[in-house]
Formats: sequence, C-alpha cells, structure tokens
Amino acid sequence: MASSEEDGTVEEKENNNKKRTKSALITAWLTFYNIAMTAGWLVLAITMMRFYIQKGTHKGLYRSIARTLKFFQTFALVEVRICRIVRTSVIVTGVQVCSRIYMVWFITSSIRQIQNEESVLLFLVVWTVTEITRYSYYTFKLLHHLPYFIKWARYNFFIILYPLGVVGELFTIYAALPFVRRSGMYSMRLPNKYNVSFDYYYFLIIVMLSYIPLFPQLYLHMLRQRRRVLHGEVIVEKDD
Ligand SMILES: CCCCCCCCCCCCC/C=C/C(=O)SCCNC(=O)CCNC(=O)[C@H](O)C(C)(C)COP(=O)(O)OP(=O)(O)OC[C@H]1O[C@@H](n2cnc3c(N)ncnc32)[C@H](O)[C@@H]1OP(=O)(O)O
Repeated sequence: MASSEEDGTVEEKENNNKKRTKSALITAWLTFYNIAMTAGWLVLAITMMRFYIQKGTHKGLYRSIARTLKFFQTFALVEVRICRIVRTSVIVTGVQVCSRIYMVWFITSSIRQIQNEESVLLFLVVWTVTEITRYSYYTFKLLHHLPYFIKWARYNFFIILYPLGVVGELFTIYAALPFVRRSGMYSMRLPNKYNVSFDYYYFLIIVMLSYIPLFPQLYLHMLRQRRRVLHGEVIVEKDD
C-alpha cells in the first residue's frame, strides 16, 4: 500500500517536473521570438530615420527597407501558432497578420510605381511604432519587469495609430488601382485552359471594402483589451 502511494507521488512529481520544463521552454521561446521581433522593427526604425536624414526625402525609402520588412512581417506568421499558447484569438491575429503580409507582398512590393506614395510612408511609420511597442510589451511582461509606460503605450497608442495605419493602407491600395488595371497583373482573362477568369483590380476593391466590417471588430477588440488590462475589467469574449 505504502509503495503504491509512493509510486503515485513519484509519478506526480515527474509529471509536474515535465510540465514545468515544458512551460519554461515555451516562455524561453516566446521571449526569444518577442526580442527578435522588437529588434527587427527597431532596425527598420533606425534604417528609415537614417535614410530620411541622409536623403531628406522618403522617395526610395521603401526599396531600401523592403527586404527587412518582408522578412520580419512574414515571420509574424509564427503568431498564428502562438495563439495556441497564449490567451489570444486566432481569428483576430490571423486577420491582422495576413492583411499586413498581403499589403507588403502583393501590393507595395509588387507595384514599384506606388512605393514612393506618402501613404506608404504613413503605414510604415505607424506599423513600426506599433510593433516596437507591442513586442517590447510582450517581452517585458514575459520577463516580469513591465514598465508602466510600455503597458500604457501598448494600450493607448493604437487608439490613434490603428486608424492612421488603415488610412495609409487604404490610400496605398487606392493608388495601386490604375496600375493594376493597366497592367492586368495577377489577373486571368478568358479564354484560358482553366476556363477561369480573375480580375485583380476588382479583387483590390473587394479588399478595400472588407475593411468596413473587419476594422471596427479589430478596433473594438483592442478597446476591450485596453479596458481589461488598464482598468481591470473582466471581459468575456467569444472564443473561436
Ligand atoms: C487576402 C487578403 C485579405 C485582406 C483583408 C483585409 C482586411 C483587413 C482589415 C483590417 C485592417 C487591419 C490592418 C492593420 C493595420 C495596422 O496594423 S495599423 C497599425 C496599428 N495597429 C495596431 O495598433 C494593432 C493593434 N492590434 C493588435 O495588436 C492586434 O489585434 C493583435 C496583434 C492581434 C493583438 O491582439 P491580442 O493578442 O488579442 O492582444 P494582446 O492584448 O496584445 O494579447 C492578448 C494576450 O496574449 C498575449 N500575447 C499575445 N501575443 C503574444 C506574444 N507574441 N508573446 C507573448 N504573449 C503574447 C498577451 O500578453 C496577452 O496576455 P494576457 O494579458 O495574459 O491575457
């Protein structure tokens, strides 16, 4: 009897040890990821500032940072996986990350003629400030040393930055429309062997319209997060 009780305790201890090791590994991985992303966006911020100071214009800036931007923004896909670990929604994160990746790869990087638009500069600056704040917030939180200013910034900056970012993105897509129509890029006209037609021009218009239902949901989600974190409100959100 005593030996089976002992066995139970040994088994429990082993399980607890395994759980603790797993949780430590996850925390280490998350900390590494968030530090890497903070560093990446800081590099982008410094590169943009240096470019502007040296050249005195934003023309050519996108080209100079395109590779780094593509790398770090695409790497953010990891976050959809992180949703399984932390208390965040796959849908909210998925829409956010995918729309950004789409903006980088299939609009701004694909259409050279729009890269010098002011709207591109606008969303780049907004994304950079947002991401430095967001990833440093996660990092300090994981390290249990979260300065109040970072927490405040994480849950206040978005109030202005989110709409500004969306304005930058929408104007950029709008600027792309004439080039897409003229070039017929990413489009398929009939007749073709697949018997399928696709017009990227109209697809872009649909993307722009999809901001109308999607953006308010993301924004309201962030306002709820703000009330929860800064004002301690208990908020029950529907899970996906
Ligand atoms: C085919 C193409 C289709 C395109 C369709 C287009 C339509 C798109 C429409 C929408 C347009 C949006 C475009 C985006 C524009 C911009 O980004 S503009 C720039 C300004 N942006 C912002 O301010 C972004 C603000 N939004 C967010 O931060 C997002 O909603 C988010 C990134 C998804 C984060 O939300 P969420 O995770 O729910 O909030 P948090 O409070 O930060 O986190 C919740 C808990 O999860 C923990 N956590 C999350 N991520 C991490 C992590 N990486 N590491 C560690 N921990 C993490 C976090 O700590 C919280 O934990 P608890 O406090 O313990 O709950």
